[in-house]
Amino acid sequence: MPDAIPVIDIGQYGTDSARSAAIATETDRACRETGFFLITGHDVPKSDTATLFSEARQFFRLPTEQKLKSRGPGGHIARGYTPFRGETLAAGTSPDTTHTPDLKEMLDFGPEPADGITPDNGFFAPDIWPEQPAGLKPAIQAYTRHMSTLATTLLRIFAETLNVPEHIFLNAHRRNISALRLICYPESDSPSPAPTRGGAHTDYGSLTILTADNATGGLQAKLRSGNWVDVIPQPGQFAINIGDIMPVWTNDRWVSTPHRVIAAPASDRARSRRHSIVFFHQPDPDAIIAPGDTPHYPPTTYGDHWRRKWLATRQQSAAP
Ligand SMILES: O=C(O)CCC(=O)C(=O)O
Ligand SMILES: [Fe+2]
Repeated sequence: MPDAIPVIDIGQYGTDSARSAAIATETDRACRETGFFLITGHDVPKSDTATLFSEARQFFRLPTEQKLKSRGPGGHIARGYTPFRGETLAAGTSPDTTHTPDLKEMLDFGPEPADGITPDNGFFAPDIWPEQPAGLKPAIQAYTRHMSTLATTLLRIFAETLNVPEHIFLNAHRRNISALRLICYPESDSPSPAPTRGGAHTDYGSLTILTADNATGGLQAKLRSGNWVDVIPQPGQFAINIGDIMPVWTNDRWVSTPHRVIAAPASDRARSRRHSIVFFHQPDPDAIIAPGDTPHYPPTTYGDHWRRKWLATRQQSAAP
């Protein structure tokens, strides 16, 4: 099996059946063999991505006291600012081991309470908008709209690929709790840093759409060979990976691949400040994920699965 992250051009998906079938075949292979792929041919304007990166960089450069004003309520409410070392992603995936907190800070956004939607114990919660930079809120809103559209296209491709009616996937995301996260991994002057700045984990939901700037010390995925391979989206590409829900839904036909963010080499460490923008597409909290006959996993609601992992990542936090 090749140790490479496949690139799939999803342009013109849905326009003719031969083209769509070719995209579906490539997607199935990528989801079976690597659980990660890069896409081109999407409709997300590069300028909206660039604007959001610029706003994110400005936010993370603010003094800590100012960033802390946007801190979220904590517990299981995934909103607002989480300071440096405030999350330990590996603890959500390997709860029995001791892990060190991730060397990152971040801002989380998600669905707000809306008419006709019950709050569901915090899955729908008000966003916390930083006062500065002023352009952050419109940039987040525009980018989130693009991500929702792209995620729906990807779910349609998944349904065609797996030969299941698309309403099975789409209906499970009607009240989705998809989240947008801005992450900053600051540069470091430590002579002996941890080997990773984001611990190995699998994502929780159905699929993740990620872009990052090109600082060294970036994202790696652990492929089935056991090798860790760099995942570097080129400008205009997004990295897509499968979250925990797809192996459940496909009874392990597809893999939720562990990934991590490594430390930069010593020579680059002082200028290794890195930003990523991550959209987690996540089913409705009360969606019951089950593949039908003889499931490999006990039935669970997505909300329960999410909350278990989220709370585990917070328990080993070293944030103030
Ligand atoms: O920042 C990255 O490149 C990866 C982040 C990630 O995997 C996550 O937040 O789940
Ligand atoms: Fe992840």
